[in-house]
This record gives sequence, C-alpha cells and structure tokens, in this order.
Amino acid sequence: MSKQKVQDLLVMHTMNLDEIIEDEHLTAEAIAEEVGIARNTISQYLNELVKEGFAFKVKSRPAYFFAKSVFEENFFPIEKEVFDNFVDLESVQMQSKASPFIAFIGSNASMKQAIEQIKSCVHYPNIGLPFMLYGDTGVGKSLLARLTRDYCEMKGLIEPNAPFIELNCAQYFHNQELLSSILFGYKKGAFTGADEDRIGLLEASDGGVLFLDECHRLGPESQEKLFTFLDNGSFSRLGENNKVRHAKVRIIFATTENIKESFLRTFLRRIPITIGIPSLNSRTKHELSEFIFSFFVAEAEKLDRELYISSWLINRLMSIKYEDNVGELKNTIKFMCASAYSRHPADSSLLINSEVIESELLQKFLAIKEIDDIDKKEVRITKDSKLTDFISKSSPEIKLIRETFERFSEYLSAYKNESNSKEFLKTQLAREANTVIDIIVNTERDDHAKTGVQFLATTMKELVNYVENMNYIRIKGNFIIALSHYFYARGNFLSEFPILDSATSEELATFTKDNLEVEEKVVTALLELIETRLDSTLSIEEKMLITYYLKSLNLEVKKTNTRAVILSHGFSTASSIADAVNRFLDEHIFESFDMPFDVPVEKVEEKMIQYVRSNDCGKGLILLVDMGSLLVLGKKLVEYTDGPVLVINNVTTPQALFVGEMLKKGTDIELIGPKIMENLKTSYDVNYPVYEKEAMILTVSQSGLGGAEQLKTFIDSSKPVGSDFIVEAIELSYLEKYGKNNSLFKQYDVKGIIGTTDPSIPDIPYISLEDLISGVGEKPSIDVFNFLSTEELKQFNDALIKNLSIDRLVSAITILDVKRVTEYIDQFIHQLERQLNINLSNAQKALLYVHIAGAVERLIRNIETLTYTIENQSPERRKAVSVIADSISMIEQAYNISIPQDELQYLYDILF
Ligand SMILES: Nc1ncnc2c1ncn2[C@@H]1O[C@H](COP(=O)(O)OP(=O)(O)OP(=O)(O)O)[C@@H](O)[C@H]1O
Repeated sequence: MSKQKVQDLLVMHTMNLDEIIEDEHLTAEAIAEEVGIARNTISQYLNELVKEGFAFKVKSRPAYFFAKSVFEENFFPIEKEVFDNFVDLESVQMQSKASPFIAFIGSNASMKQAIEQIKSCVHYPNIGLPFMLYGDTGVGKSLLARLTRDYCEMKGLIEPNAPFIELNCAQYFHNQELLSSILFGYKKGAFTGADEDRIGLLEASDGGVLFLDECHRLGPESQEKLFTFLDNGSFSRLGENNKVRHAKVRIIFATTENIKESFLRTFLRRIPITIGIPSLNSRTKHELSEFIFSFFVAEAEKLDRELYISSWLINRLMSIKYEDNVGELKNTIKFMCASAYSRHPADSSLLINSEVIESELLQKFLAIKEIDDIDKKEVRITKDSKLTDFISKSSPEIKLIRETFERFSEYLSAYKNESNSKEFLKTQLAREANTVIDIIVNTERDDHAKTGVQFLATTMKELVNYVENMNYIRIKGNFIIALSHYFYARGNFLSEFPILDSATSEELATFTKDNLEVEEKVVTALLELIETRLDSTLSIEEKMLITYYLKSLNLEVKKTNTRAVILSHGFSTASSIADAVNRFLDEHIFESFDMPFDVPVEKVEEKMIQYVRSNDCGKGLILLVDMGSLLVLGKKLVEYTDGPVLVINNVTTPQALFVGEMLKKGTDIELIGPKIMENLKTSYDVNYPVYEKEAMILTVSQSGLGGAEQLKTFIDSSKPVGSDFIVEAIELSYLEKYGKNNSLFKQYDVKGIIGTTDPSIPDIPYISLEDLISGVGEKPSIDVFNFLSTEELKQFNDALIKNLSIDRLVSAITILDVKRVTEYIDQFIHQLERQLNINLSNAQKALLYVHIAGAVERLIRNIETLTYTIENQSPERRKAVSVIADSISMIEQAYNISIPQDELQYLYDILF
C-alpha cells in the first residue's frame, strides 16, 4: 500500500516538473513526510522502484528520484538507473535524440513488439543478430530496415554515415550467377563479361547494413555462401577461390513468402529471429487513421498547401481493403493530392473530395454501403497539423475514455460540494468504468486479434486466480476476458490516455483508497503481477479505471467483516491454529499473534492496540486467547475501536473452528459468546464502545441482501446534507429471527426500517418502500425519520423525488442494460393497464420497474428468488394473475427466463 503511494507521488511530482531541477518533492525526506512513514522505509521503497525500472535516481546529496516513464515522456529517454549528479543527467539530454522508429506508424501499438525484437537483435554483441522480416508486400519491411540502420547509428553501433545498401533479390531471380556476383563481387575473368575486378554489396556495406529484400529469391548456392558468411564473417569473390575476405555487415532479410517453404533449413538456422509484420487490413481502425492522417500531412508539406479533405472520402478510405497494404494507401493519397494540385496549382488550399479520385478507386468507394457520414465537416490538414486534431475524431475508444474521465472529475466535484453522496459517487464511477470496458470488450476484432486476446486470457486467468486466492475473494463477471481485451487494446489509445490534473487525480486516488479498500488492494496486487509479466506500466488513471470496473462487478469478499485474532503463548501455537482453521474454512478468517511465555499483559495490550488502530474493527473484533487474565483486553481495546470486542478464553483448534464457522455464516458477534458457552465450556467477555450512538436506518428486502443493499444506495444518495445517520442493509430473515438481539442495535440508535416486508421489530418503526415512494412529496415518512429537522426532512423528500427517476432506480438495482429493461417493463405496464383497465400511480409504476428489473436479474443470474405464496386465491385474483403472466411473457422471451408463480403473485399485490 505505502509503496504504491510512494510510486504515485513520484509519478505526480515528476509530472509536475516543467524543467529538470532539484525539486525537493522528489527526495526521500519529502516523500516520507507526505506518506507519513519513516524516511528509511521510503528510501528502501524508492531504491526498489529504481531496481524494478520504474524510477531512476540522481545520486547527489540528497538523492533525487524520478518516475522514469513520465520523465521520458516530458524530457528525454533514460537508459540507465543511476546518475552521479545532474550534470551527468543533462549530458544524456545532449546526446539523446528521438528514436528513429518513432517515424514508423504503429511503433507504439501493433509494431511495438516487433521493434523491441529488432532492438534486441541489433544490440547483440559484435554485429548484432541477423533477422528476417516477413509480411505481405507494402507492409513496411523496407522502411523498417532503413530505420533500423538509423537506430544503429543513433546508438553508436555503427559509424555515422555508415552505408545502408538495399538489394531486391527478385530482380535477379532468373540469373542466379549475376545475383551472386552482385552480392559477393567477382574477379576479372570469373565469367564471360567480367572484364575487371568488382567488389560486391557485402564489401560495399562493410561497417553498415545490408538489406536483402525478397530474399526467398536467393538460389540455394547463394544461400549457402551467405550462411558461411553469417557463420564467420568471411566470403570470397566469384572466381577467387583461394582468397578469403572479411566484412562486418549487419544483414537484414525480408520476404513476402512463407518462410518455412522458401529457404534451406541450414540457412534459416542462421537467422534465429523472424519478425512478422501484419497486413494493413488487420490493423486497428485507430492505426489506419493514423496512416491516413500522416500521409496527408506529408503531402501538405510537400505541396506546401492546406488540404481540405471531405469526410465522405475519409470514411471510405477507412473502409476499403488495401491489397498492397500501406504502400497502396500511401500511393492512393499521393495520387489524390497530386490530382487536386494539378487542377488548381495556384490555389493555396486544395479540396480533396470525390472529384480527385481515379475511376477504379471511385468504384471501390461506391461499392461500400452503410457508412454514416454523420460528421459532414471537412478535415483541414496543414503541414503543422497534429495527430490528435484528427485522430480523436476517429478513435471511439479514446474519445469515450476522455469523456469518462471528464465525468469522473464532474462527479468528484459534485461530491465535494456535497451535492452528491459518497455512495452515489462510488456507484456512478463504477458504472462509467463498466461502460468503457464493456465497449472495449465488445469491439469487433479480426481473427488475428482474437487469437491475441485468447493468448492474453491464459496469462490473465492465472494471475487473477492467484490474486483471488491470496485475497480470499471471488471476482464475479467476466473480469478475465475484460482485462484481456483491455490489455490487448490499450496500445491503441495509450499515447492519448487522458491524464487528470494532479489535484483531481490525488483526490480521486485518496477517495478510492478510503472507500474501495478491497478493490484497490486487489487491483494493485494484480497490476503488479501483470506489469511484470507483460512488461507494461499502467498510469494512475488506467489503474483507477480498472479499480472502478472491478467495483462494478461486485466483488465477493470471502473474508468476514468481523475481525478475528488468535492470541496464544508459545512459539507457533496461535499461528498454527489460525493456519489450520483458515485452510479448513477456505477463508482468511483468523490472524494470529504468537507470544513468548514471559510477555507481560501490558505488552500484549500494546500490540493489540496497535492492531486495532491499523485495522478497521468497526464491525467488531473477536479475540481468542489462552489465559483468563487476557479477558481484560476487551475493556481496554474497546476504547480504540467503534465496534464491539469479544474476548473468548481457552483457545483450541475446535473452538477456533466453531467461531470461524459462525463468522462465516455471518452470525452476529452478540450471539457468538453464548453459543460458545453452550457448546464448549469456556469464559468470555464482550464489550461495546461507549459513545453517543449514531442514528441508523436499516434497509431490508424480501428479495435478499442484494435488494436491501440497492435500497440502501437509494436512501444513501438522498440523504440530506449534514445529516449524519447511517444506512445499513441487513438480511431480512436474520432480523426476523434475532430481532433486537443484534449488535447493530447495541452499537447504533436504530431509528427505523425501510423495506419490502415488515420484520416487525417492537418499537422500531417500519415503512415500506412502496409507502416511502408513494408518500414522497406529501406525507413524509414521519415515524421513521422523526429525528430529522423539518428542513432536513424536506431536503430528504426532495432528493427522493429527484432520485426517483426510473432509470436511476432501476440502474441502482441491476446490472442489466437499463434502457433495454425499462423499455420492456414500459411495454408490460402499458399492456397491463389496457388489459386490466387500470391506471397505475407513479409510485406503483416505480415499484414495478424496481421489482421487475431486480427479478429479471435474479433469474438470469440464477440467485435467490422470491417466495411469496398465496393460498385460496379468489377467482378475480386468479384471472388477473393470468393476465399478468400473459403480459410479462414478452419479458420472459427477451431474457430467456421463466417468471415463477410467486413473482406473479407479488406483482398482483403491487397492482392491487
Ligand atoms: N509503419 C509505417 N509508417 C510509415 N510509413 C510506412 C509504414 N509502413 C509502410 N510505410 C510506407 O509505405 C510504403 C511501403 O512500405 P515498404 O516499401 O517499406 O513496404 P515493404 O514491406 O518493403 O514492401 P515490399 O515487400 O513490396 O518491398 C513506403 O512508402 C513506406 O514508407
């Protein structure tokens, strides 16, 4: 947790740098102060981050630390971890130039891995490793070879101006002897027409790079000669049998053919690395638009004209297939611009539209149907245009992500000026994140991409399962698939991923940490694994997106809310009991402290106080101890926590198991002591914190805890500003069974219950959701909320009205597509009103929306359904229920579910 914080702060402060200065925020001292942990620990974290490649360090006094990727984005590439001083760092700046591969479109996305492979090859000692580029014609093999040469020069691997020689072997296919002589050179008289000695391309490219394009056209003889050269750097010119020559040449091969079929095996063995370049048609839309845009900019520059390109034309350029790949696209654009120029050479701006297209292409364009030319505006391109002016229009993912983060900021501000509640903020952010990831998951992908996603999914599954087990959680929904799609796609939008301003980012991060404790912890752990495995680093914003996405999936935490600790004397007594029980119950229920035999009670007390302070024990703490004298701990500890503390003596494994099982079942802490007494002879002491009890409203639902929680969200989001009552969802059956004999009633001043069924607790007023909704605006639910002032009550009612919007209510209840489900329920209500000749009140309608949406979801997810049996139905009732069944069948068909009788009866009671 704290290391993550250090990491975040490092990113933030590095991001805030306008120039490279000794900014004191970037020292261990300052960060220690910000995080509130000892400087030594922070130093250790920082040095670990340096080792992990996340940060680099300037070893001045004091030392300064920078987040590497952020620094590189804003300043220049950093290739070592530690600099002696700032002068040392600045000297890197002098030498550093942007990598030539930046010019290669896709270098950050589809081509990233290929370029990494090339870099590894060229950095191999001596003259690097030869490698083979393969891919269809026009995919960029020659350009990549040329850029590789420039990269070698930039890195000092070859001399400046070292040669780059390109040979297209296909040109000499029919004359292998000529091809061989061109490659290796010849001696005068070696063959007819060899009038003088000639050096070959191998010698000519000595010290530089030789690019052998279409190398599958090399005959077996040339291949053999070449592999001798690859083995030991030696060769002979033709006709020069006894002279061995040497050259240091980095060779790059390229082919459009199937590698395995076109080469001698012995030859291929000498070329260990083969790098595939995907066809243009298999690249993402985003990358395609990058090509289109860049080529237009290049033309604008060459012609020194502004270009206005019709959206009609761009949309079609985006939609056709390019057999000859990038080369074809580039030529197409060149041709269109040239054609526009030749028509109006004197104009300072050229219009590129359907008129400048040659007929063959026009036919191709016209054959495409169903393009939405929504954006009718032309795109203006000048030689100074930036990619983002253009791309953002055509990359739906990044547009969506950007809008999402704008809304993140808006929701956060609304929460800060108290117009929205905490619950509302959490739910909204989760919903937003869910929408984005959902869209990324549902993006159409070609087969190549699908394989990529599947491949990632194998790794993700392993990592997600590991994190689930480590944290005693189960992640619902298709998290693994969603993450795989996300990681597959992120290369496409990474460079434009929005960055929140540092204040917002920090506030959101703090909010997330405080309120999504588990999700945050899980995502941090998971991303650490993913980052190492996939060698990628995620920004704070990306992490936030994934954290809220996880929130939207409703993580199932296997850990009980009440904390439980085993305290026992002996070297490992406590830990072995805890370990055995946790394993047996498959949940991390017990923590343990082993104590030396001679430890004084005060020391134990101190240790436990520390534990209570750093762990939220608000839901209660159970201590299993091995000595009666430790029973006093409860009285002391309760001063430091908001929850009850139960101390049970005579800890043994069976006892811990007994307690663990009760905790797992959610048994209230209040009941655990007596139950233990009944079953195992022991003593216990339970203590409740003494303070003024806070007001609490309980929510219950016939449909289970899930429903109660949805109700809680509804009430929470309507709470009047400044009122500090707590809303808690509770299982109806539990409340009915135990009534007030429940720790909530001891800890809180329970003011009332809202729900779908009255649990009939003496002296605790109840209001049904239905009455709450129908009373809105007129008859405030006085009994339950009589502790609110008139003004607060008014605010509350107003907020309830506001929040009563059907969409909001329904979306608080279900993960279904709100629009779709409400449309169906709408139809259902209309049909009912017609057939039964009734007019439903708004409150009834609201209830129907809420209830049906919840029921559909429960049925789809196959979780607890309602039990609601009516005996002795009147004939009218029976008739109406059959009309309800009839009308609802359309919802059954839409969701492929079957609505049970009990639900129909319940609906009847809502209606009448
Ligand atoms: N990723 C890219 N970024 C920028 N331009 C590219 C890219 N890929 C290809 N091009 C351009 O497309 C054209 C065709 O590329 P190139 O000649 O390198 O393809 P190739 O694979 O070598 O084709 P062939 O097999 O026919 O020789 C060139 O003008 C090149 O500059």
